[in-house]
Amino acid sequence: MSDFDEILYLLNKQGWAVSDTAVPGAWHASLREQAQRLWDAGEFSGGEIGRGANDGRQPAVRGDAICWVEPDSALAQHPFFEWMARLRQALNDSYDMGLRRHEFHFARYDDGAGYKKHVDQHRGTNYRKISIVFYLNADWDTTKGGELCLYNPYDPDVELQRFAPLGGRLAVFVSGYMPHEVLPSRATRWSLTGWMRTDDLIRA
Ligand SMILES: O=C(O)CCC(=O)C(=O)O
Ligand SMILES: [Fe+2]
Repeated sequence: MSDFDEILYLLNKQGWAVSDTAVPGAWHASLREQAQRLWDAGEFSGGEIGRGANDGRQPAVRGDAICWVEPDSALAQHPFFEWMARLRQALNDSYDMGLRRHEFHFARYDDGAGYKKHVDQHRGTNYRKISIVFYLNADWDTTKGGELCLYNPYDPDVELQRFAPLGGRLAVFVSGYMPHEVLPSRATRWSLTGWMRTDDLIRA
């Protein structure tokens, strides 16, 4: 059994996996500290959607602020990213996915913010293959909304399941396949969100 067997099995079977135990240690706490530090330093900016002329920043659609993890930063040495590299290798070994790199940003949803239903591949591109969300909210109050809501890929009006953004919880899903949404959050909601890609570019 590798650390990743359950994730690999569920991804193949249903297109998504959510685990509270897959990511070891208390990494969500140290990553949250890093996110807070970057927020305090003014390093976050508004999240954008899509790539087209009418896309860009639309807070009513996507309400988070984000801060990319720079590949050459000290932060990129956090063991979470080495663990991600091993998950990426396991996906390639099992499913021959040709994943070449991953990119991650911190996301902070302010009180009232959410992200309307979407899939994670931009129109006309399909480099983002696997989406990852690692939640950084210790002691999350589940009455505050902010759930990740997954929908049926064949009938996106049908909700499959929703998940509170509990610290240490990992959500993994097939980027171009799973419709999903962040329900409006009534508390500040922190996460580390990323994609595994089949190209060499970042942030395209
Ligand atoms: O934070 C989440 O639960 C999902 C975020 C998301 O869908 C995205 O950033 O594309
Ligand atoms: Fe998304």
